[in-house]
Amino acid sequence: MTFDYDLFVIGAGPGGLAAAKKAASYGARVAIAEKEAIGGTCVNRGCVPKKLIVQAADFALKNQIALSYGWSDCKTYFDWTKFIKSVDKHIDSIQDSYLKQLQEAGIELIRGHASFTDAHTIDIDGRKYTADKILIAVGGYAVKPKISGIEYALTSREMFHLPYLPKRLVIIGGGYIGVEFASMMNAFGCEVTVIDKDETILSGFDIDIRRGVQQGLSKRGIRFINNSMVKEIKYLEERLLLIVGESRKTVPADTILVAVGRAPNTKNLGLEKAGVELEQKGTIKIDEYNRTTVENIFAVGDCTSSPQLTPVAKAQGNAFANTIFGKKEQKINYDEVPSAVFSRPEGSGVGLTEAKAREKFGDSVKFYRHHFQPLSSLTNESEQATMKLIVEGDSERVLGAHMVGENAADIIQSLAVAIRKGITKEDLDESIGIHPTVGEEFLDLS
Ligand SMILES: Cc1cc2nc3c(=O)[nH]c(=O)nc-3n(C[C@H](O)[C@H](O)[C@H](O)COP(=O)(O)OP(=O)(O)OC[C@H]3O[C@@H](n4cnc5c(N)ncnc54)[C@H](O)[C@@H]3O)c2cc1C
Ligand SMILES: NC(=O)c1ccc[n+]([C@@H]2O[C@H](COP(=O)([O-])OP(=O)(O)OC[C@H]3O[C@@H](n4cnc5c(N)ncnc54)[C@H](O)[C@@H]3O)[C@@H](O)[C@H]2O)c1
Repeated sequence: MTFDYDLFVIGAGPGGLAAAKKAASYGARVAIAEKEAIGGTCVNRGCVPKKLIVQAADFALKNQIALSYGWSDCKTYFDWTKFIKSVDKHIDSIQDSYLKQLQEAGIELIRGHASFTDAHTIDIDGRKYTADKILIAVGGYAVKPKISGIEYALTSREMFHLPYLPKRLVIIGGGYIGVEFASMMNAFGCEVTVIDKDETILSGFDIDIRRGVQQGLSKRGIRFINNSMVKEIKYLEERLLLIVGESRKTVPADTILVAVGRAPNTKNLGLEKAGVELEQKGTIKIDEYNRTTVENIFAVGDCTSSPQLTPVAKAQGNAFANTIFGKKEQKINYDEVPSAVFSRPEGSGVGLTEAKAREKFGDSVKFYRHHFQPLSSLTNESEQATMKLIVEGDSERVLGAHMVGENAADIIQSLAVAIRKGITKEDLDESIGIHPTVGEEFLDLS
């Protein structure tokens, strides 16, 4: 049987784009469908605009301590609307460069909502396209808890297009998104409250990172209501009121962000027509090569149960294309996936947390931890940094590294490669650092 394409990709986010480009580089005839903006969540309403807002907020934070560095006090004004226009312009330029890359690679971009008609056929607005292999890379969407009044709450998607800066922001969920927005909006002068169902924010990170980030943000004036769930949201006398916990404590807000996790975009895809099976949470069931329950259909990124991170989606897209079109079998090792929360203070980690290491290796696990004040600050109020190394056995093989503090993401990124290669604590001790930096502290933990 002949097909229109060798590969049809649904979704032009990081996972779909990586797979399409890699497959085309092996000579495959590729089409990619996108119903919204090219670049997906990451470029349009995730990592990219988020990191730019983090940087804008950093000016505000640096300005607060500039006096102690000899700068004179001068009036500053932040124009949110002007800034968001610059962000949108930057995103447009990324989209243009992606379009150019697709053109140069000979990949056909088809705009519209794609759904399966059968295992080899995709329908977009009534037009049918056939392909030998199909890759599902449709990403996910923000989940909203089913409580009365939740329609008043925004998701991260709308936060990037706020027409104003909120005065009183309440965030439901203290995960990556909640914590990053709490940090950025607080720096811009908003009064921020975070409500999380757990005892400490940032579930999944090492406990010292969770505590360190929460303490750092609390010092900045962010209020945390932990071990709590919002029961109801009301609109009363031109303001919003959140009813929290069994005690039905009320928390006022003018803007509410809900960030309690993301679910896969697997509805309205016609997956049942192709025979693709889902897991309980609606994620697509895949094997270690990202193959679904149907031989010629694959899935990558946030629509699967893998870590919801751009580099993971990209790695899966590349590995899929290498295996299927490059004839180079490639599986992903998910053991040492680094990640970071871009709050101030920044938190990051790679490998096992202390708790996970103890679960796996019991009493042979040890940790080294150092809390210190980095040289980069002259003020007493400055944040402390924390570094933590989890090691195992007599060889002290490094199982995990975790950090809170300036450049935590970049420092952990560099260590991630070494940890993946199986380094020991002694290897770190024997390495020579760069002075004066924060990163050198990882080479001198006792
Ligand atoms: C606020 C926020 C901040 C984030 N920050 C970071 C960060 O700092 N670092 C990090 O690593 N990760 C971050 N992430 C996560 C990251 O954005 C995702 O993990 C990544 O985008 C997943 O890539 P993907 O290709 O699987 O899906 P997506 O990027 O979601 O792309 C899927 C694409 O498929 C399209 N699509 C869906 N259904 C169809 C259909 N039926 N037909 C046609 N097209 C369709 C969608 O329109 C979308 O463009 C963040 C996420 C959010 C929400
Ligand atoms: N820097 C990054 O890499 C980055 C940034 C943003 C998003 N992301 C990705 O996007 C995903 C989604 O982010 P997210 O922040 O929405 O989810 P998350 O899973 O990171 O955090 C959800 C938080 O909400 C809390 N929660 C759940 N239900 C609740 C409820 N009803 N009331 C109060 N709290 C509740 C949880 O305890 C948890 O702390 C992340 O898992 C991450 O993979 C990554």
